Amino acid sequence: MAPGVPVDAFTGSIKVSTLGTVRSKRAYVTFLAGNGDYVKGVVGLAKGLRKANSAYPLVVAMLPDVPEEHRAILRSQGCIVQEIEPIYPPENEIQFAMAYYVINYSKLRIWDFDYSKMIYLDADIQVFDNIDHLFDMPDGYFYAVMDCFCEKTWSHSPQYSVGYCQQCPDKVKWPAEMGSPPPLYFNAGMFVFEPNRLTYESLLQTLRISQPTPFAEQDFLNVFFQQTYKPIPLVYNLVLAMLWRHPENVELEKVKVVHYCAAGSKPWRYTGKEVNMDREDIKLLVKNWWDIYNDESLDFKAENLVPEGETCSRPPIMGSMHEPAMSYIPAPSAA
Ligand SMILES: O=c1ccn([C@@H]2O[C@H](COP(=O)(O)OP(=O)(O)O[C@H]3O[C@H](CO)[C@H](O)[C@H](O)[C@H]3O)[C@@H](O)[C@H]2O)c(=O)[nH]1
Ligand SMILES: O[C@H]1[C@H](O)[C@@H](O)[C@H](O)[C@@H](O)[C@H]1O
Repeated sequence: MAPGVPVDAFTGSIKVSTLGTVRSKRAYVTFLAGNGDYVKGVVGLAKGLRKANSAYPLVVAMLPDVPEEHRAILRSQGCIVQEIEPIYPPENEIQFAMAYYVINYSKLRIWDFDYSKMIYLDADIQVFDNIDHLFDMPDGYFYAVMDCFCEKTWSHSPQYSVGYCQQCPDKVKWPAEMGSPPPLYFNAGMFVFEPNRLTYESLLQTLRISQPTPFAEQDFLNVFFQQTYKPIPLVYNLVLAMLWRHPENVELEKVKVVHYCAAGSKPWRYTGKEVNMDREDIKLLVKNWWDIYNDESLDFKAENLVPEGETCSRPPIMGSMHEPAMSYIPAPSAA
């Protein structure tokens, strides 16, 4: 077994030194704001990662407005809670696609986290299969899944007005008179990145002189990482609209990560009444999310903490771990 591996997310086993420190250079990270029900999304995600036998912990970057009660729930689910200060863009008259997107610029703080590589996942994402292998992709790139421009939320964009989508660039061609086609654009609900102080400072500095746009930090990150962006297959972030906009591109049984981002699809708010929400595939994906959320066998078990020096079973991928860098005191279980 490789040294320095912190968590077996399936059993909840953690390697703890006698000083109570856990070290890791790789982790999943999500973002949480406010006192609403997105906390359920994070709990679901933590359990989904455990079910998929992920070998890395889930860090929750959270704003100060998340109530203590929600923090306690997340700690009891084995999450590493890391508070961040909000980041706001320069003020302008822009209408965000959703008014609350303004808080999402705070996600930029995760570039300052003390890990060498992280996989970011929105709280409205569920992981149905192990994706730890994404940590092993070559360094130096920003990896994410290409978005789709066909929903009304994109009505502000030239792509939408032309009827062009990068998911099927030959169906409606980009008009020559509009110059070259726009650069590939990713959905920022899931991405693989390398935290780094210099990148972090550059992100903040660039933001200060940027104009906010409808998709907030998603648009911003697309511009910032344009040169280093590498698309990965859509199985790593199924934006639900793909099911009805580009069904020819989707093999649902192969999908590993589902992003419940279509209007009305958040499982904890699902009613089935909104457009497309009565589809059988959507009903099944919502049910699959609830099955994981309600599965008590996936709850974090603090008794599985194992002292340093003792072994716990780990997937072979952990053999590639480097020397640990991060220390934290594991939170007591609320159970
Ligand atoms: O009250 C809230 C609202 C949002 N979030 C966090 O912010 C994330 C993004 O919000 P949504 O999931 O509601 O947003 P969408 O999926 O519609 O948004 C897409 O566009 C956004 C633009 O800001 C982000 O880039 C986001 O990652 C991308 O998936 C959530 O998953 C959650 O992690 C909260 O914690 N509390
Ligand atoms: O990037 C966006 C975003 O995630 C929206 O919330 C979703 O409704 C759109 O389909 C997607 O293109």
